[in-house]
Amino acid sequence: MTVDGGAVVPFGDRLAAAMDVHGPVCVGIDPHPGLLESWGLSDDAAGLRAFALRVVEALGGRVAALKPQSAFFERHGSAGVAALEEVLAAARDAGTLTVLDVKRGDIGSTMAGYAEAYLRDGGPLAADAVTLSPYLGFGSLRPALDLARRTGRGVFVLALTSNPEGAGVQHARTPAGSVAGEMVDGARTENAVAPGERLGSVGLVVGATVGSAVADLGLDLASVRGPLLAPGVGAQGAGAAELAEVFGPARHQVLASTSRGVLGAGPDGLVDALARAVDQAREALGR
Ligand SMILES: O=C(O)c1cc(=O)[nH]c(=O)n1[C@@H]1O[C@H](COP(=O)(O)O)[C@@H](O)[C@H]1O
Repeated sequence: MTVDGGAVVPFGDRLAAAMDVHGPVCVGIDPHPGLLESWGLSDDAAGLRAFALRVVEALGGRVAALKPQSAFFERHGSAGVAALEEVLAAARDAGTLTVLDVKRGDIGSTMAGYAEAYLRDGGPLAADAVTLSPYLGFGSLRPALDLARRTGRGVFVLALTSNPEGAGVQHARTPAGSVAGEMVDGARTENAVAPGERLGSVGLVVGATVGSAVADLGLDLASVRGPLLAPGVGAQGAGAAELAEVFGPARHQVLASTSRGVLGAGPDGLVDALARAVDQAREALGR
C-alpha cells in the first residue's frame, strides 16, 4: 500500500490530494454491451479488456479516480475478472486511485472474505476503495471497515442511491431518524477516530439525483468529514444544478461520478469529455 516515510497514507488524504490536482470527478469504467458496440469492440472479455485499458490509458494520471464496475467484468466469468485485475493494476501503474464498484454487503464473517478480496495488500483484486451495501446493518461492514483502515484503503457506504427504488428503503423512518441517517451516523463515527485526516476514509454514496432528500431527512453530510461519491451525473440526468442542490454545505467533500457521460464520447473523445465534466463539477461545487 502507499507509504510515506514508512507510514500508510490513508485513502481520504490520498483522495483529497488527487482532487486538488485533477478536480472533483471520478470516471466510472462501465463496459456496457452497447458502449462496446459503439466503440467497435466485441461483447466478450477481449472487448471489455480493450475498452477498459483504453480508458485507463487515456484518463490515467488525469482524473481523481477511476471506478470500474465489477458486474460488467463478472458477466464474462473468469476471463472478465482477469481483465478487471489487469485494469486495476494498470490504474495503479498510472498513479490513479481506483474505487472498485462491487456494492458488497453480507453477514460479518462472510464480509471478512469480501474484505480480504478487495482491501488486502497484494490481493489481485485490491483497489484503493470499494463500494459497500450496508443493508444487512452498518455494523455488518465491520471487517471491511477495519481492514481498510489497517491498509490505508477506503470504503463508500451506500446512503442515498441514485435509483428511484432506493427511497422506499433509505428514507424509511427509524427511532433514531431514518435508515439513510443511520449510515450517515455510522460513517461520521468511523471518521471521528482519525480527526487529523483532511478527508476521512469512510465515504458515503449519495446520488446527485436525490433532489431534496438530504434536506428532507435532516442529514448533516458535512459532519461526516468523509468523501461523498455522487453518481447520477450525466446519463442519469443530474448536472450542475442538481449537484449544488443536493450537497450545499458538504460540496467540498463531493466526488462527482460519471460513466456513460464520458465513455459515450468514444475512445478518442475521452480526454475532452473529462475536461467538460470537471469544469461543470467545479462550477457546481464552487471549487
Ligand atoms: O455505487 C455507485 O457507484 C452507484 C451508486 C448509485 O446510487 N447509483 C449509481 O448509478 N452507481 C453506479 O454509478 C454508475 C453510473 O453510471 P452512469 O449512469 O453511466 O454515469 C454505475 O456503475 C452505477 O452502478
